[in-house]
Amino acid sequence: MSTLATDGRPEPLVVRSREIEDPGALLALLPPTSDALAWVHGGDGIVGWGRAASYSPDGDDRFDAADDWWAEVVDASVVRDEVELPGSGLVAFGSFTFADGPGSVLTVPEVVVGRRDGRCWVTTIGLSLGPSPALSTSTPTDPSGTLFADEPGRRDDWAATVEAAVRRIQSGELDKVVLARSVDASFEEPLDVRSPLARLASAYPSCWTFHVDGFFGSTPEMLVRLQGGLVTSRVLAGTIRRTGDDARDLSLAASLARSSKDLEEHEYAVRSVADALAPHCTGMNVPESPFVLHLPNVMHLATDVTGVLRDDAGVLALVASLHPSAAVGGTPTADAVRVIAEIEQLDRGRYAGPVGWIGASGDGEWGIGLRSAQVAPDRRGARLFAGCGIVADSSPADELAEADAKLIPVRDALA
Ligand SMILES: C=C(O[C@@H]1C=C(C(=O)O)C=C[C@H]1O)C(=O)O
Repeated sequence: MSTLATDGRPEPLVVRSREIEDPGALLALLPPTSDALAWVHGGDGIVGWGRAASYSPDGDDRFDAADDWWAEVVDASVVRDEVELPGSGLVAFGSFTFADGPGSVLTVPEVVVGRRDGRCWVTTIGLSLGPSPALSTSTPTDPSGTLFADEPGRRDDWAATVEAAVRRIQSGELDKVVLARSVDASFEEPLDVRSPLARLASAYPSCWTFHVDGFFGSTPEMLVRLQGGLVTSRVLAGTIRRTGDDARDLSLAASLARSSKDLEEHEYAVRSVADALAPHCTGMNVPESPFVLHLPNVMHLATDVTGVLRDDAGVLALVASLHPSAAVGGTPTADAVRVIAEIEQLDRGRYAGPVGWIGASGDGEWGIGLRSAQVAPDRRGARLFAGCGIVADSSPADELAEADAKLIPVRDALA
């Protein structure tokens, strides 16, 4: 099938989805090529490869530009979808940068394989109706000789940056800012990203394991899902590290749910999401108190916000309204984004930006790109990211330890 990359007017695409026998683990179907795409959650989801079309918007209108491009692709396509499940038919995978610079991408693959609730399908996308692809599985090569560069000097610098942020918050300049740090990994051989993906999906089945253009991870946070008019967002903010002792973790979970620092931080994040969704929704449900989400490395305060779409917004329009939520930016948003740019000393790239997929109807799922890393173009290195919400009584040492805990999933997957 021919590969066509367009950064202008989309070419007409011919799309066909048909049901298939269960092909086994979706991630195992990915070829060892850098165009592998993944979005999986507890065994369900979609994987893809090849590039039928792609688009790389930048600037602060990157979401709107992507939405317009997608509308043109959909308009120009002929779709025969015999499956009609979320993720079947024409889809694009995408990853957006946190800030306005370059690096955002939407890719329409040539082949998509999906599973949902026991039903499986394959979608082919191209300039003409091609033959159905032969699906085969292969075992990825594990990373070798991984080294992590996490120098004490850089850790101290980050703790000093947290301290500076606390002072600015205490002076009344803003309420909350999320500060991130990075750790670089290097490998003896070019990384086969399918290996960390498989490890992440198996260790964190309740998270969304993703890969788009070298950006991969397993995020617990759903920025927004739009499905058949129902809007859902899972907001996380307020974190405690797990100790490995279940009884102790349970009592820590109880203290997390009572901690005024964490509840305050959480409230900011829930408010920012509810306010951003309100203009698009009726019948919104914003629970008054959070639940505790247990992950193998950390526990989070979590709130699921839901609503019914009342306008014709597609999921990318909702993403545009939501990003950056206070879970990854801060409060007030504009002040937090300015303070991040001033003091963080880090190019976040796609970290903490929206990552996910959109379908022809405008439905889709976009997580926040957390617990993640960006692989270098030569695949001999990767940059891991983690951040923490800083409020007036944050302690730099605790935040450093929290960021370390948030680095564990990708660190383990690459070791
Ligand atoms: C910023 C990250 O996580 C975010 C910050 C959290 C917090 O400060 O408690 C919790 C979950 C996420 O919303 C990250 O994982 O890098």
